[in-house]
Amino acid sequence: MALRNKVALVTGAAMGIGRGITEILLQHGAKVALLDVNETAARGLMEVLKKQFGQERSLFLKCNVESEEQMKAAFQKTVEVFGGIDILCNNAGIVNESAWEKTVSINLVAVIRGTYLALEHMNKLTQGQGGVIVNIASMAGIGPLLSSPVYTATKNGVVGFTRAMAAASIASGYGVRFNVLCPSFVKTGLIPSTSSNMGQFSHLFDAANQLMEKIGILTVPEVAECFLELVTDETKNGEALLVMPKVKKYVTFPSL
Ligand SMILES: NC(=O)c1ccc[n+]([C@@H]2O[C@H](COP(=O)([O-])OP(=O)(O)OC[C@H]3O[C@@H](n4cnc5c(N)ncnc54)[C@H](O)[C@@H]3O)[C@@H](O)[C@H]2O)c1
Ligand SMILES: CCCCC/C=C\C=C\[C@H](O)C/C=C\C/C=C\CCCC(=O)O
Repeated sequence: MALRNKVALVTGAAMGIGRGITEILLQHGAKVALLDVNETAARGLMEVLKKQFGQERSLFLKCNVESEEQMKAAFQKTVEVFGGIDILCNNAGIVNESAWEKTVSINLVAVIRGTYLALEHMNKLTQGQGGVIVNIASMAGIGPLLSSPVYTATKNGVVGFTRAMAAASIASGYGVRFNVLCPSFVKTGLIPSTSSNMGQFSHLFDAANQLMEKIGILTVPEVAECFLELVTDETKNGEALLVMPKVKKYVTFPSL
């Protein structure tokens, strides 16, 4: 899929991996709607993006992905301004074992909601033009992160949901591809934020830290390149791409 003038919507776009994904989409000619709850960070980023890529190529929409109303309004506004949605990246996520219901709400419920909203616009069976949805899970969607069982559960949920949606899309003829990206630890603000959020698993901080030192830490651009592959390579559908330092691997699951 060529990205020139394609319309993308990215959640959690103001910082970290979402920012990197937004930048790589713009670099390849797409128009991007940036959804984020952090207005200050997003406004700062928008100044940079408008200077670098032009006034008309990006749009910030303040949106808490936990709110169905705000999500619906943001998707609608994107369609009004840019004329449709071709690419969705459900990226917004947190790690907070103390506020575990909020973790489920942002990391899993909002991914499902975002996917269904995008499908309303993309589904070829209902006059859509097709498209591609890439969900950002984690290596924790495949193997357990011992300090964060609920985070692990949400990311396993995102992997399963994405793969099932891909199968449903193929069987139904939606014309929409679904892939999931599973990065190991990435250098963003998320990692330091977790130390105060581990709740009853705080005693496992050192073990998690050791795991991170053993595996190593990815940069945001490395993750963004993998996202780009899942969007542009039209042969990729129902794939889970695991990315670790010096490793990029399409995950194979048991065939039943
Ligand atoms: N950093 C890592 O090590 C790592 C590894 C694998 C996967 N991930 C996943 O990548 C995604 C992005 O993580 P990151 O490391 O860039 O985090 P980050 O904290 O750097 O950025 C997250 C962004 O999401 C936004 N956000 C948070 N809650 C939101 C909400 N309710 N509504 C809208 N926006 C919201 C934040 O404001 C922020 O801009 C997450 O889903 C995370 O689980 C991160
Ligand atoms: C400073 C302590 C580290 C805190 C880490 C917090 C958040 C990390 C989120 C990432 O999404 C996690 C990414 C990779 C690790 C996940 C699983 C490891 C599985 C290991 C195994 O299979 O044995």
